[in-house]
Amino acid sequence: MSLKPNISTPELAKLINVHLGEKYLKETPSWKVLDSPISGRGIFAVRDIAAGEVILRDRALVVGPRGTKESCNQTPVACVVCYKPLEVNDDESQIMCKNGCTLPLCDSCSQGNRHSTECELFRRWKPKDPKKVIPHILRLVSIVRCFFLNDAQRKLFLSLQPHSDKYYMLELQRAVACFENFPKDREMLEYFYHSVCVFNTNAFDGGSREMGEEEVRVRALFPLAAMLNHQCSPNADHHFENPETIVITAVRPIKGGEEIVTSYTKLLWGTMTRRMFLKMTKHFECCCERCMDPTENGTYLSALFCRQQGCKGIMIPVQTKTLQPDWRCLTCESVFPHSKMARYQDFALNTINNRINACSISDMITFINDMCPRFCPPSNYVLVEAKLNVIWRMSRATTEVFTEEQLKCKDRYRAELLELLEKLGAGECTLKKLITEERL
Ligand SMILES: C[S@@+](CC[C@H](N)C(=O)[O-])C[C@H]1O[C@@H](n2cnc3c(N)ncnc32)[C@H](O)[C@@H]1O
Repeated sequence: MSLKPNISTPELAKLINVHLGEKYLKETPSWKVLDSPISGRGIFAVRDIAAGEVILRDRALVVGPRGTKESCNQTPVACVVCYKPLEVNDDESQIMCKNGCTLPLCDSCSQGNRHSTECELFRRWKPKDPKKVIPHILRLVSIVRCFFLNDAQRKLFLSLQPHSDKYYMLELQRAVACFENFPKDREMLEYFYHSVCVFNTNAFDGGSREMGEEEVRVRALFPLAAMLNHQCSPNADHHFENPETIVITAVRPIKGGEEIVTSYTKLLWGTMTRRMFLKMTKHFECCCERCMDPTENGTYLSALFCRQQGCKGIMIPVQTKTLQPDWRCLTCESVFPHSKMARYQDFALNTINNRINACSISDMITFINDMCPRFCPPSNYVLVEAKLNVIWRMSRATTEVFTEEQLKCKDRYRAELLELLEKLGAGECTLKKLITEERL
């Protein structure tokens, strides 16, 4: 089967409907897959949709562990079949499949047959380190699963957009290097590489607590949700209902005929960071309204202090269409090149992030209130994210007792964040719900 099937948009829409089946396809859906003026195919409202309304639910075509180093260190290692968190001690082989494929598996899934085909394959390929859970191998699980799709599923899978990239090849090579007998078959390797490209272009990373107390993060391909194009001020948002189901909800009223769009980046990132991320990971330069407004709807999320001696003004990017704009001070009008401001932004980012990872909550509050204003404007997104981190940690702390002053700070940070989201027109987005319900 060709890896580049020429499929029309109506034909793809039919395949998606079959994939959704009765359970996920409502009798009169509020959406339709059509060609998009933004890019390729997109999803469009066929009637007015109210803010907060569930637009669609999609089921995963392929799902697997995230398999990033960070996901292995920070979140619980989960069973690769049912995604139940597994208790890991120093001896990782305790949570591995007893048949020796080295994938983490819970007791009940090791009895079932959902794992048997991939288990046999991984055993045949012979992992070089049979005692450790290797992130590169975990990340390969979803790619291998693409190989076992039936004909109809494979047709749908191959109609998803793949961006190629030398780093995607590297991702595959790293995984291959973890085995002694990985097949050299060219056709199979091409299919795997194509699968990596499809995954990196379309997959959603998400977490779900359904299976246990701790959040387990997976990455999954949802063929319908994969049709959603990006805008930095989106009209829809997503959350995982469970590791195999995604829900798309309207964050503000959507008119019939309007394209339904989500954001592929964090909402609170500054323009330079969002545009760079989209270019590097999704291979396009975003030119949406928010990206073209140097004040970012008056939020000044990118703002940095002026580098001119004696000036206390703030600088924002001057040009909007380039990834490396000059910056101008709003007070003294000095202009500095992108390279200088990018170094400054990196300094602020590293200084604040190093603290986030190392400080107690109370030290973090002192740092945000007393130190940060000396080198970072309060509107800058790095400082905004630090405040979000404090709210998140305070709402999760079960044993720590906070002073009146600290609780007031949390309330103030929360109010500031909600005001920001309001300015960005973020509506009833997941982040707003998390901030107000404090379930971050
Ligand atoms: C998940 S797909 C979205 C569906 C895609 N339009 C299709 O036809 O399959 C993601 C890709 O769509 C394109 N895309 C999405 N939003 C875009 C935007 N705002 N501007 C330009 N391209 C965009 C990019 O190529 C991106 O990598």
